[in-house]
Amino acid sequence: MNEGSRHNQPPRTERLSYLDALDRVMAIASFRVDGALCHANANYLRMMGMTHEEAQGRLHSSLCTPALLATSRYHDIWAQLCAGTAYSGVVERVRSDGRSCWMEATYSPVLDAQGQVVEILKIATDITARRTQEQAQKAHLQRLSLIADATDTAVIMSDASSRIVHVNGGFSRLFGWHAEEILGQDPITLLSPKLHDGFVQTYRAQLRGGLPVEREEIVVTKTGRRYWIKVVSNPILDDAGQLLFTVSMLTDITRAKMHEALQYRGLEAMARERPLSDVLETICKEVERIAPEITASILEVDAFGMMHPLAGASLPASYSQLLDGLSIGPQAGSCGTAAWRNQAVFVEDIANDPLWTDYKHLALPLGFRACWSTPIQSSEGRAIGTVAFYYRQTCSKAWTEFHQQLADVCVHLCALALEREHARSRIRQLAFYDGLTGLPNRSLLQAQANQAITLAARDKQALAVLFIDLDRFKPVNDSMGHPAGDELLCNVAACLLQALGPSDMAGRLSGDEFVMVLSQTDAEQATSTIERLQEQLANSLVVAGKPLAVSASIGIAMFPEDGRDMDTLLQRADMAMYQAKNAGRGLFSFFSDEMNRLAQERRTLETALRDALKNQELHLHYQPQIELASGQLYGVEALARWTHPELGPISPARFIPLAEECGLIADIGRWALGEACRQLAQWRTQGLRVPSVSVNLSPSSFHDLDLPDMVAQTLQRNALLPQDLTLELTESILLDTNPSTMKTIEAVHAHGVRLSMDDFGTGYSSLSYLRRLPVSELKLDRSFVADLEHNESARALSNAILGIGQSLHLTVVAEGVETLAQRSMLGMQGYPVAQGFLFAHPLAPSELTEWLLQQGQTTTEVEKVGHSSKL
Ligand SMILES: Nc1nc2c(ncn2[C@@H]2O[C@@H]3COP(=O)(O)O[C@H]4[C@@H](O)[C@H](n5cnc6c(=O)[nH]c(N)nc65)O[C@@H]4COP(=O)(O)O[C@H]3[C@H]2O)c(=O)[nH]1
Repeated sequence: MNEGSRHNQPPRTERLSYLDALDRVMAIASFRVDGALCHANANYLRMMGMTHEEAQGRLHSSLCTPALLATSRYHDIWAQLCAGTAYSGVVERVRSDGRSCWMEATYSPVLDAQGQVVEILKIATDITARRTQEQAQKAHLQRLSLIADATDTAVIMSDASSRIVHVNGGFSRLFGWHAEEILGQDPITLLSPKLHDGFVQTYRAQLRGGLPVEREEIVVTKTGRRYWIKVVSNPILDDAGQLLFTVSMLTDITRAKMHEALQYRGLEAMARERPLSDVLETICKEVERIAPEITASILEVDAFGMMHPLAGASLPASYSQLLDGLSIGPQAGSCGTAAWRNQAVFVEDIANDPLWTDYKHLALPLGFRACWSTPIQSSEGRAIGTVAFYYRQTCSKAWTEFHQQLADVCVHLCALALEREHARSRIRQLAFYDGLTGLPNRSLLQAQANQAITLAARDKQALAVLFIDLDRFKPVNDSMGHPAGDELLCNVAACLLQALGPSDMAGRLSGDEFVMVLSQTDAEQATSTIERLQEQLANSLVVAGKPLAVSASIGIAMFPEDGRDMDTLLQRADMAMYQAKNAGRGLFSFFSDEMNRLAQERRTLETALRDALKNQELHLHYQPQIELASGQLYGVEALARWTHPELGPISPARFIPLAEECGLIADIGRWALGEACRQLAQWRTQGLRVPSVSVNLSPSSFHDLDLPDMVAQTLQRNALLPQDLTLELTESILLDTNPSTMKTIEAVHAHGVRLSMDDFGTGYSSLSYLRRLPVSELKLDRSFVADLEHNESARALSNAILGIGQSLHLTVVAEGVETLAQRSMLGMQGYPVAQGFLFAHPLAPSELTEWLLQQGQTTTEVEKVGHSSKL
């Protein structure tokens, strides 16, 4: 107490001396009944932040909070004090700096001798610090409780006897029960009544041992809804290690768990390369395990909008069969409608829902009352299938979200499995089927045919392999365009498929080559199949909107006579096809030993020809060409000759086509060109007059873009001029579609080398093509010349060909002139040049030199060669 306060002390009384004793520790103040402060000790002044002067006369009400003054309570208490009733309690007062301070105070009325209240004595303890701490703690606890209630994790606190003592708000929200409904119940009996006893025992023993327990389980809520939850239970023990409480936290892991369980099983089945139906069946089973109230099924929707059941073992097979092939549509049950709308369809009442009008008679007898179908979408968003959940009892609302989640996971997995299957079948299709016609390709055909051959061998039955090559496919392709060619091939493929029996097969090897394998078929049956096929090809094909008669050359090899495996049979059917093709169009031929012998011979000859070319065993003979009017030598044609050491001389008619087939013809062309130019140059140096040399080139020689340069270099090397050389082309060049051909021909022509069209009139003879080719010469085929004497139309044709040549300013050379009569007829028709045995056979270079000398065909002109007695 300060000095000033000691001076103002009232006279000592018994009570004041008691107060004095408390002065050191307590805050003490006294107020008059009007509320004015008349005394305050140092503790009080410190607590209120006031000086003695400031305190003096201060009204008690000015020290109270406005909130307190606003109530009647303050005035009531003060009135009671003035009436002589004391008051104790915790009060809040306002310090002079405006802050609140809290005190535990006792207000005691002081009476005078007459028993009148003269003062109110206040003795107080400052509890501001404690109060602030308590308030902070309270706020903290409030926050904690808010957190505990706001979290989605459900918290259950149970006592040592497994009775629920507390649940948080999260629990009520998740499971639907309020605390008061379930306090005292066993949480396991409440949520997981089906949990088996053994597990419950172990679980409780573990907690009693002070160990936390974690588990995942399916629990049921107040409304029957199911959740997959993760439970973490922590024991709270007392100091003696006895279990006091268990705090369990339950988290909803339904979605994650469904993904995990379904995906694990589904993906595992896929990873193990199980068939699609197995993968989908696994998914259905898993769905039914998770939600036993569901009967699951999966349908595929094909490109034509037809449904095909893929899985759903719990549905009766007869029901699934009835669904197979049904169309999706706006009112096609749950699945057909879901696929049609490409959105989930939930029919709660199959019996009365219009979507099921046409199908309820299938589902109701099986006891199904509701059906929920969700479309399975491809990565482009197209409905490629549906997942259906059938219900035998009314579908509870509580299941909805759970089943929705289940359906979501299912459709994703099914989409993956279906798309994977589609990709695999596409890969299979690309690997084993021809992209254009969809027929098996060579590999698949080979594999399937070998199986068929094994069966035929086991059952001792015949089998026929047909090698089919279309006739004149190339001209159709060239003249009508490739799309038409493709259409033709597809139509032919369709014809082949039509001709197949149930155990037969057809495939496309390449281009216009097809194969059929006819099981249990002897030669006679194969013949009638082929005749039917030819008939169909000739009469029923339409290409580019127009009917087109097609024929094919067909070779047949029979199992077991012609071979015991597909390779051999195919090769022999191919040989037989060649035989048929050579015999004409639209024919078929069976493989024979003779054919085989010829094929072997051909192979031997091919090897020998390669060697001959390499070892320079080929030679050129030269046949003179004579100008009919003057008898002068017009030129010579170089003709290849080959004498095989054992087989003797082999005709070019045999080895040239062989060289063409085995890819040697371009080499022969290059060699002939070089050799003919060298020989011409040699004759020239010998003083022999040979105006030019003609060299035969096959169409494939013109595929070589280097040919023009090679020709130019050859001429230069031999000091010859371009007009010294003529290149003979055959009419087949007109069918050549190689893009290099026309370029090469034009470049050769641009060099000044002449081009001659050989065997004119026998082949394609399209005059429009002829106009496009820069030829300078036509050679009338010797078949016309041979018939000249006896056949009027041959005469007319040779006349016409001469006319064509003249009108196009081309020299026309008549080939194969053997008789004087032919010569004179050609002379009369106006043919300028002729070639044939009448004048000279093709001659070896030395023989030609001799012939030239005999004819006087040196640089001095010879007169009248054709009239020479030597002829
Ligand atoms: N009956 C008869 N035949 C006559 C008469 N005058 C000539 N011949 C024959 O007629 C053929 C004319 O040759 P080609 O029409 O170009 O027909 C040639 C030609 O297309 C081809 N050839 C020959 N050598 C070559 C060559 O080096 N390269 C190419 N690509 N083909 C060649 O082989 C075919 C056949 O040649 P060869 O057997 O030498 O047959 C030659 C020749 O010997 C006759 O009065 N009567």
